[in-house]
Amino acid sequence: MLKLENVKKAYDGVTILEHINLEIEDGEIVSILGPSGCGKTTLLNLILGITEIDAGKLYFNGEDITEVPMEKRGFNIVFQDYALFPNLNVYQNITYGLKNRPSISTKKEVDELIGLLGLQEHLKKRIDQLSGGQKQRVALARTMVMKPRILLLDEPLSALDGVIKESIKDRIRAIAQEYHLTTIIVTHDPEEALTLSDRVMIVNEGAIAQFGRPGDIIEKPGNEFVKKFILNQLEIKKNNIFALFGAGCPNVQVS
Ligand SMILES: Nc1ncnc2c1ncn2[C@@H]1O[C@H](COP(=O)(O)OP(=O)(O)OP(=O)(O)O)[C@@H](O)[C@H]1O
Repeated sequence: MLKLENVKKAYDGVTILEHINLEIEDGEIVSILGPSGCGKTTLLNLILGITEIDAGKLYFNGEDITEVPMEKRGFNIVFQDYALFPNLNVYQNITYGLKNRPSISTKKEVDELIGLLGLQEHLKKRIDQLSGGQKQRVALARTMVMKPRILLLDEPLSALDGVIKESIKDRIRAIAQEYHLTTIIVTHDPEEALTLSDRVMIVNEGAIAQFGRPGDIIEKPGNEFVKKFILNQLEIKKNNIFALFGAGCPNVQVS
């Protein structure tokens, strides 16, 4: 279990996050959702260990990791731009981290992961020969071969659309389930958060506005901000769909 206790972060005297208290269970998929600038990425970076916290404590499986440096936490992140190596092929990208630490994953485990992510026929391709969804799958595989104790994803679906987005959602769910891996996802898109996660944490102005199951958030928004943020965003999407297909389209389900 990952636990944050009264975490605070300020930049240049300006408080970005305050009174952050939360517990995330093993194997849970949690989305951090909120408007631009509310502190989502800062929260992800604090958990990862890239950014130091100013006050409070972080625990992982009961161990105080507040002072543990990033490389020793064993949490891995997939960045928004995937950060793949253009000069290496797909297989070389996936196995890059194993060069210095070959004992982490066996060949069989790497092959299983490649199969789970449907990358078998792309292994010899260069990165610039891949689609956005394929790049995202390579980035996921490269991170997963290092057996992270927590998987952090920064806007994993924002560069993708339609069917590809749904397929990546399925892969993320499959990975979390197969490896019983705690997965924390930053997104600004309520639809993404509500359809992908076990629980959604809505952040507003540096504080947790609500943290709950998607159904509970939709049915019982904890306050006016949550209600407006979720419902407005979903309404905008619904209106866009109606504008494209007409209000007569009977099967449109946004949530
Ligand atoms: N290294 C930094 N130095 C100073 N201020 C920072 C730094 N990193 C982030 N901030 C500020 O902290 C606030 C929260 O930023 P953060 O990137 O966490 O927001 P976000 O919710 O992820 O936004 P977005 O959805 O636009 O990426 C912003 O006002 C930002 O300008």
